[in-house]
Order: sequence, then C-alpha cells, then structure tokens
Amino acid sequence: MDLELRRDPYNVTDKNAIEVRHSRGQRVGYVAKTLSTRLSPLLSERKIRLIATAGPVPTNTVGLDKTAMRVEIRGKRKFSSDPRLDWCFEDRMEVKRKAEQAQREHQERERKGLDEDNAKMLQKRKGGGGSAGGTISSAHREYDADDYALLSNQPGENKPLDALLETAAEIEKTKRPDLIGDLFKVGALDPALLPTHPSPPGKDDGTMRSNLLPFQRQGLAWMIKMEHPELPKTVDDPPAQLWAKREDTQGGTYWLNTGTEETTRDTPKLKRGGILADEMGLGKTMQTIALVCTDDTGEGVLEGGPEEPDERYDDMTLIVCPLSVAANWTEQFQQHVGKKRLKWHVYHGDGRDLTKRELRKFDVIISTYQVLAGSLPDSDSKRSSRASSAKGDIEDDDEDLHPAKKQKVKKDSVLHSIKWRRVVLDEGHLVKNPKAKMSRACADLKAERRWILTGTPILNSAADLGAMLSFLKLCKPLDDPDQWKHYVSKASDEKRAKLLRAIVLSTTLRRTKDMVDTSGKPLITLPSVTYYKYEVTLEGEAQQLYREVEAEVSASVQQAMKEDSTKPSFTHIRTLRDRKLAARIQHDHETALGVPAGQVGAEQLTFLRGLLREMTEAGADCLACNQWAVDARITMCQHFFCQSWSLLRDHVIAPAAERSVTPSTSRSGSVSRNGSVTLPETSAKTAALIQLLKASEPGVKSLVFSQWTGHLDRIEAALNEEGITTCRFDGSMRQEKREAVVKGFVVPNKSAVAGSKDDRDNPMVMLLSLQAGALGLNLTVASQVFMMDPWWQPAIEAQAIDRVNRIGQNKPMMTVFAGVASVRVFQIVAKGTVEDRVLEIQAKKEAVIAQAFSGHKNVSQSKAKIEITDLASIFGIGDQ
Ligand SMILES: Nc1ncnc2c1ncn2[C@@H]1O[C@H](COP(=O)(O)OP(=O)(O)OP(=O)(O)O)[C@@H](O)[C@H]1O
Repeated sequence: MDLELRRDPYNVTDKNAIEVRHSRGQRVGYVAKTLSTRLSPLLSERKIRLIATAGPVPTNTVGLDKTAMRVEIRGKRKFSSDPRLDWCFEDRMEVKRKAEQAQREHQERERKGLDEDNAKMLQKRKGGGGSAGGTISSAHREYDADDYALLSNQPGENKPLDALLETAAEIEKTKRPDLIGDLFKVGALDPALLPTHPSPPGKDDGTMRSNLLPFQRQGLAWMIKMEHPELPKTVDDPPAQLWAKREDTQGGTYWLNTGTEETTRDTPKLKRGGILADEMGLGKTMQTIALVCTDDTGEGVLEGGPEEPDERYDDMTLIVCPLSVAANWTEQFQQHVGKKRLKWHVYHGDGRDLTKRELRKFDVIISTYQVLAGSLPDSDSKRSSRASSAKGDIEDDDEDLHPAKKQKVKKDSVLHSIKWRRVVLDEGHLVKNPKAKMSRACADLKAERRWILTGTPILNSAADLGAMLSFLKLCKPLDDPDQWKHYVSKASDEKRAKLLRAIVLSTTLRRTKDMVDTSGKPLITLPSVTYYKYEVTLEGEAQQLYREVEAEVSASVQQAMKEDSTKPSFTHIRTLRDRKLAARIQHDHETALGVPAGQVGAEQLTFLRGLLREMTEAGADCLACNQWAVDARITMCQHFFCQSWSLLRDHVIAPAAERSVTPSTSRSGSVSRNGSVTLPETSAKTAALIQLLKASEPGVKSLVFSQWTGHLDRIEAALNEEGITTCRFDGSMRQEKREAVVKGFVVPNKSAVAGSKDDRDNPMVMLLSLQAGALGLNLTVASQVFMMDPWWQPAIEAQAIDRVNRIGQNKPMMTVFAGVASVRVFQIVAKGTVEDRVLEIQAKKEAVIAQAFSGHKNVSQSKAKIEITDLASIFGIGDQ
C-alpha cells in the first residue's frame, strides 16, 4: 500500500521526525530515527521528496513493533551530488568506505611515522569520491526492518496521543463550584420536585417537531407560572418577588418587602418573567420555543385557571441575542417547529427594512443587541426625556421606567415602538452594566413579559444579578441600580447573602448537568469532560522579553493601584501586557526595517479605520468588557474596545476622521499593513496544538479558541502550512458568512484526521474568537476544545467549552482515552508567564463569588481584593 511521509517539525522529542501516514491521512508511526535524521534536512530544503510503499499496514498499530517499507527518494539531478546523499549510492559509498579506510590507514601510518607521499595520495582519493556522478531521480535502496522501519510501539512514539496526554496535567475542574446551581440542590427547592406541564406542545398535538425532555416540561411549567405570578395567599407562603404577606395585631393584612423591609397596605404589583439559567446546552432555547408555542393564558398549568393576556400588547415575542447566535435561533425554530406553525423574522442587517406594520405579520422577531443599542442616540447619556413612542396607554410600563432614567430612543426605532407580549434576552448576562447603552436600550423596550436566558448568570460578581433585575424590572425597587447599591451592595455580609439567595430563588431556575430527577436518573447523559493543562516552555530571548515586559506592566499596575482612580481589571492588565509585548516586538522589527517609530502611515490609518468600521458593523464585542463595544476604538494591534477603557486610551484610533492616532510610546511605532505582531508564546503554543491535533483519533473535530483574532490569524497560517484545513468564526465576519461556516463544520467527517486529504472539503478544526464563538452555538460535532489563552472569567471559558458539552454530544467512541469516553479540553499555557497564574485566579474568582452568596465574613473586602490583590499577585507585587 502507498504511504505518505512528511516532516513533523513540531515534534518536541525529535526535530527531525518524519511521520508515516496511511493514504487516508491517519498517522501510523514514524520513520526510524537513523533514517529520518538523514532525510529530514533535505526534505526541509525541498531537495528531495519521498515515495513510500509497504505491505498492509494496520490502522491500529498498537502491538506492532516495526515494519519494513520501501522508499524512493526523488529529486532534481542537480541536487544529486549533495554529499548528504552519498549513502544512497553504492558506488559513492564504496568510494567513501575506501577513503575512510585509507584515512584510517594513513593515520595509522602517520602514527607509526610512515612516509608523507602516501598520505597525500590517500587524501586526494578521498576528495574525488565526493563528487562522483549519479542520479537520484529514481534512486532507491531496500533496507531491512532494523534500518528502515515504522516505529509503532515504543513509549512516547507509538501512541503519540497517549504520550502527549501524559505530559499534560489533568485539571480537576468537574467539581467547580456552581453557586446558583447549588442553591437549588437543597430541600424543597430541588428543581426535580417542580410540577410538570401536563400537555406541553410537541409531536402529539403537532405544534412542535420534537418533544420536550421531562426536566424541560418542568421548566416550561415554571416559565408559565413566572409569566402569571401570584402574591402569597397566606402569611406562611414564601414571598413572591420579595413581597411577603403579614398580619398586624388587629388581624389586618399588609405587605412586607423582605429586601428593603418597607411595608405597605397597597397590593404590590408583580412583574412577569424571570431568569432561565439552566447550564449551557440543556435546552433553554428549546424551552423558550416551547413557551412561544404555548397558549399565553397559562391553561393547564395555572391552579386558578387560564388568565387572559393583556390585549394592549401585540402577540409577538422579541428575541434579542448576540449576532453570533441569531442563526442558531432560526435554525432551532426550523428544526423544532417549522415555518408552517410559526412565522419568524431576523431583524438585523438587511432585515431591518421592514416597517412596524410588516413586522406585525410575524410571531417572533429575532434581533441583536447591536441593533438595540443603535436605537439610542449617540450622545444620549445625559438625556432624561420620556420614551418617545409611548402614548401613555400602557401605564404599567411607564411606571417601570424610573423617571430620571428614561431614554430618548431614536424616532425610527421600530423595536421600541412595538408593545411586545414577551421580550427574551438570550445570553442576558451580557447586560451586566445597567448604565451601558445596550442595557438601557433593552430596558426601554415595552413588554408585558421579560425573560433572560443565560447559562452563566454570574460572570464577575453578585452585582451581575442586579443588572439583570434592571431589565426584568423584578423585585422592585432593587431593579434600580441605585437602590441595589443601597440595599444589597452596602448590606452586611450575612444580610446580603440572605437577600441574594432570596432574589435568586424568586426569579431564577437553574438546572445543571450533574442534577438528577426524582428517581435518581441524570437529567441527560453526556460523556465526561477531561481538562488538561498543557504547558509550553518559552526559551531564551522570548522568556527574557516576557520577564521584562511583565516588570513594566507590574510598575503600571502598582501606579494605578496607588492612584486608585483607574481601577485596573484583569482584562486591562492582560491587554496592557500584550500591548506592551506587541509594541516591543514591533519596535524591534521596525528598527530592523528602518521604519521611523512613532508614526502611523496614511495607508495603515485607512486600513485600521476600515477595520474598525467593519467590526462595529459586525457587532464585535469589546475585548475588555465582552459586551457590544460602545463608541468603539481599535488599537494599532487591532484590538477592539469600548471607548471607556481608560488604560488604553492613549493607544487607539477613533472612528471619526478628525480624531487622530496617538501612539502611547515611541516604542509602539507603526505597524505593518495588517498590523499583526507575532508574540513568541503564539508559536510555541501553536506547535503544541499542531502536535495534539495531528495525534487525535480519526473523526475527532476540534474547536480552537483565542481571544485575539491576531493570534487566530497566525494559528490559522501555521495549521494551513501543516496541511491542516481550518474554518474560522469570529466577530469580524458577517452574519451570512458565520451561518455558512457553522453549516459546513457541523457535518461529521468520521474517518478523517486533521491534516489528512479527507479534511480538505470538511475541516476537522474550527478557529473561534472567544468573544464571538463562546456563546450559544451548537457545535457538538466537535469533541475536543483547545483554549489558547486562559481567560480571567471562568464562566466565559465554561461557555466556550459547552459548545461541545451539550445535548447532542453523543459520539463517545470518538475520544476514548484509557477506555473512558470523554470530551477533551486543553488549556494551553505558556509556562513561567502571567498565564500560569491566571488559572489560579480563575479558581479564586469562583470562590469569591461563592462567598458573596454564602455570607462568609469580609466578603466586601474579599471582593475588593480580587480587583487589587489578585492583580498584584499576577505580577508578583504582593510578594515584594
Ligand atoms: N427536547 C429536545 N429534543 C431534541 N433536541 C433538543 C431538545 N432539547 C434540546 N435539544 C438540542 O440540544 C441542543 C442544545 O439546546 P439549546 O441550544 O436549547 O441549549 P441552551 O441551553 O440554549 O444552550 P446555550 O446556553 O449554549 O445557548 C440543541 O441542538 C437543541 O436542538
């Protein structure tokens, strides 16, 4: 059979390694070292190519030690005289042997003091032999198994993946704290005990093409109840949206707000909706679709019988999501419902041409956060006028808007002019800053029922919950950020923890993948996830460069901490570090090229502005806050930020032509046309990635995440060079392109491995930017995830990983390691750099958030410490 031989320059144990692959592309072993050492340099110089054949070679080489093969070495005639090829030619080898023999004899004679003439003659013979003619155009030589073999069963080489995995540290992440989930794991709050919808939409009644799973039927019933909330009937009933019923000494009843301790005799108004926070991939989209397909009256679920919906609202649901998941929603509607039953429309890009009247023909409108944020005027922050489209006919909603905080939406904001039955914010944790334009635009929508879907309700701190309440308008008055600050943030540890728990329990439902039903059966069965920390070592100059830059950044952090006004965040620091690194490398590069530092050329400026425009239109997220970038700025190294990230302000390009570029230091200088700078860590990590990808089992598709699109570019180039076909999903891509990429990738490619011929039309690797690709996508076709740079927020990483670890991940045979079916997650970390410490910070961050909910002492100090001490510890400041 034909075999393929190719260089494996990323092999860490042997830089001359040559892989042997089946014609289908699967690696079966390596060429014997004795031979690969000779051939490898010539292959790299492209002086030769190899054609190999052998008898049958099994796909599974376990148990196989060595096997012989025949290799033809082909190349251009002019290279044939290269002395490194002498060993291929019997005549040249004969001459060589004779010369060596003569040499030995000569040395012997010399040693014995024999005559000089003979020695000269022998020397001449040796030189002549080296230039002997011959051709290698079809030279070949047969070797025995010892000389020329496939090594297949030696530790570290015959099972390349096993060997690689052995060098990676397995990280215990399966037991990561899930504070919100844990609240539901106790006693009567156990979601397994929730009532089930008796007759959910499904295949039987023809309303949906799929049936809900049992826990999803419970979820649907809970959602319906939350859309029809009821106040407690007796003093013993649990509070609803924090309102508890109380009796005074005269037997009269009044209402106590358990959050603010305010009392009133007026019956409080409850709001409709809540937070569905099931872990990623358990079917929040699916349950929401079922809710849309269900009768709005709550029939069959409400104990008191159906309740007529308010007719002042249009019977329409608005779904607001990040652009990257808009296609997923249409796909899910198509898959589970179909156009005959429901009509939906995507209100984004060209889809925005429809008028209000035209939109009313649809049941569901899917739009994006970017469209919503664009509906507020640019300089709206100081305005406080009333929402323009409100005619005052929906009093409830007008009351919802805190008068001082009402916004003036643009007159043509169709989405704000509709009174929605229901508004759903998908990935609703994105509205984490209630003062941000995007959050305000969402809060200003008019809706009878408001929902947030998120698998990661808490990203940074308990304040994220407050931000969600601002949209939901639940648990008044804590939905007002100022009131939240007053009653929650400033409360004592114990009181705050109690309050947070009460808010979660009256607004949220969360089920996690490890939960079981009442009979002890898991909610869903998924393969396990194994996490590996895979360290790469930076050497020599790269290591030195990192040390120097980290020292510089450390000084900046110390300064910022002293001033206290800047409040640097983890992301700031990482960005600052990378920026400094890039600037340094850039500077060196420019010095070498003779480009004057500190100047930005017109062409480059045009390029960066174009890119900025493109990214803004595409709705790229701010690298620092992970939200849709407000008043976006781009750095010279093509990083995209909200204007407000002050540490970076000196280094950015603003959209308006009159604003100029102000490079921060003479070091930053100009950048090449595409602005890319190769950080040394990238190449070391890419080498590791290539090794792991190539060693993976046939059929295993992989997701590769990085937060820097520049890194993705370089990874892409390196992988492509290695013959590994890739596809790409990032924030700069248009909606249609994203859709097409996902559609192409989700087709399984069962027998292919990365880099084989079979991966050309159906790639085994998808490169994703963490910002655009971590949320909402269904990519269960993959069973391996690579995180190329650790992220500060564990929840963001969990989001990325759960693109594969979700319903539909049923390919356990694909990644069997040590006999266990598993999804593999690799955290590729540059050893001895700041990244090493990020993983520790992740764990700490989780613990600090958990503390806020548990009410441990000194929570507020701990909270502050995550900002300051951890930053300090990243750069070793605390140790000084
Ligand atoms: N009852 C069901 N029947 C068939 N497929 C289902 C069902 N529930 C969920 N799925 C599928 O499981 C996958 C994950 O579901 P879904 O996208 O709704 O999860 P999610 O919780 O919204 O995830 P994320 O938080 O990542 O957005 C989807 O492909 C969906 O079609």
